[in-house]
Amino acid sequence: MVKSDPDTIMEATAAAHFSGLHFDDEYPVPKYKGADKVPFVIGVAGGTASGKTTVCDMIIQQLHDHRVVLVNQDSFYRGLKPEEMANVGEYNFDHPDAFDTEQLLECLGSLKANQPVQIPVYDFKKHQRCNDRYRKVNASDVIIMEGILVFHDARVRELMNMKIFVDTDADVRLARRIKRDTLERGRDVNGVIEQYAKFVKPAFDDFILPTKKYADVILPRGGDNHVAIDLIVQHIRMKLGQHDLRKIYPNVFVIQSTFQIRGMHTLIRDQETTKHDFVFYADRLIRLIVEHGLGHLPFTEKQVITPTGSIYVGVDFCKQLCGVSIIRSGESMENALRACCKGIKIGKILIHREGDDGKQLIYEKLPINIADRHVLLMDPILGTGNSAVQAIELLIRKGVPESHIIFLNLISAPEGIHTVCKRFPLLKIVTSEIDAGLNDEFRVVPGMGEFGDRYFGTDDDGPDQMFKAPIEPKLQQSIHRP
Ligand SMILES: Nc1ncnc2c1ncn2[C@@H]1O[C@H](COP(=O)(O)OP(=O)(O)O)[C@@H](O)[C@H]1O
Ligand SMILES: Nc1ccn([C@@H]2O[C@H](COP(=O)(O)O)[C@@H](O)[C@H]2O)c(=O)n1
Ligand SMILES: [Mg+2]
Repeated sequence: MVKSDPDTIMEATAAAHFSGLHFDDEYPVPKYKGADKVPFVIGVAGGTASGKTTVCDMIIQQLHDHRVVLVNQDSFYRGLKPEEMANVGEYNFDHPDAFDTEQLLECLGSLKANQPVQIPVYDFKKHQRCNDRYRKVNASDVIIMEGILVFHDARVRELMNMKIFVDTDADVRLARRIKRDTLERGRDVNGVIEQYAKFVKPAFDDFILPTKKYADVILPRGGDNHVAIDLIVQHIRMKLGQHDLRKIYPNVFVIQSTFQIRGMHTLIRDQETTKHDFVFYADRLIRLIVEHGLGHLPFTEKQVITPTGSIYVGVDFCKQLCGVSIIRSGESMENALRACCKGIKIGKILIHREGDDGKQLIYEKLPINIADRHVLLMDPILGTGNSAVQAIELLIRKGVPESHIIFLNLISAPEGIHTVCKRFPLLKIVTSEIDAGLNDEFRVVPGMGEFGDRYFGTDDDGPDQMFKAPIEPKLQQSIHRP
């Protein structure tokens, strides 16, 4: 089993391809509204080193938080037998028979039927599958299947809803292949060139190029073709009926996704993550969101003289500012705000959940002159949007202009964004990821569970919880210490 401690995950996200795959641990498949619809399968073919994997990573990154998995045809390479291994220079890895297409078909069929699958892990250096190592791939809305020969077998093609052929010049591909195979696949330059002339190029002409005719989209220049990739992403979104909420509501700002940010999200969403790591990575993400939120405040130009005697034309921070946290999860964001804005005043609002959906405002303590300030409203999770609406209405009643409110959160459900943005089109929402939706219990999915419980350590069912006060200590502290 592969180690999945936080450091390993963060290291892996620094460079790894974005596969959406899990190693072989048993994870429950998340259930969300609409999870039963048939997945949309995209095939991506093209010659070696044309940029297939790169293009898939770009598509996944642009689709952002939608449910997408990548399956590589490489995973289905057959392991070499000892006699083939002894003469590996004579083995044709570019012939269709080099792959176990029956196994690939079985996996793709299962994914299409919304069943999770175990996919082999292949080692290009050893020309073998890694024994006992599988990656679990959960069924998803979008399945991307990429590889040199994914259009070769008619049965595989028929499972695809959209076919893309990455068309990159042969000389560019050869140059990239030499570089990649010597750096990443343990080959030497002569070996790569020999293999290319003997097997790779002829197989391209005989088996790969003839499949270009099956493509719905021919993508010249691979990952450099930003316009075409953007069009493909828009098309997938349209097919899925998933609209980019940032385009519908220009007041929604999602911080730029990077592998570091995805890595932090992976950790805080993982139910196995310890409280200590949860707090550490949640704090890192919160800090980024707060910094981003501050970037939306108005500024005035300011010129200063630098130690070299030159003029630097800069800006001055907005001074009329305060924070308001929605108790109790929102309190987890206060430290980050204090660390960024020295001496900032922070108010609190407590909203009580009544049943599943109803909300009632039961406590407020707001900074003086709040009507004259810009307000950073803080709550890590935007779910139904009902608490947010209560809090925002209170701020507006207190005289804060709607356009002076910036609502900061870690994850937002589309339902919450619709509710808040329709009602308050002038405020801004700054978030780090938009999730799939709400489940039947109005919880965000995939989500990260009860943020407050995980952050403040009150999700432990241990013996000390038996004596829990009616209002938890942290909450009491909040009420008495505004
Ligand atoms: N547009 C590009 N510009 C520069 N290098 C690229 C580009 N696209 C891919 N590469 C590099 O070329 C190599 C092959 O790309 P990859 O996406 O792995 O191709 P494929 O999956 O088609 O074999 C990789 O090392 C990758 O980093
Ligand atoms: N043991 C192996 C297996 C495959 N190859 C080469 O990989 C190419 C396919 O991967 P791309 O990422 O380039 O699409 C294919 O051209 C095989 O020649 C290998 O060298 N060794
Ligand atoms: Mg590849």
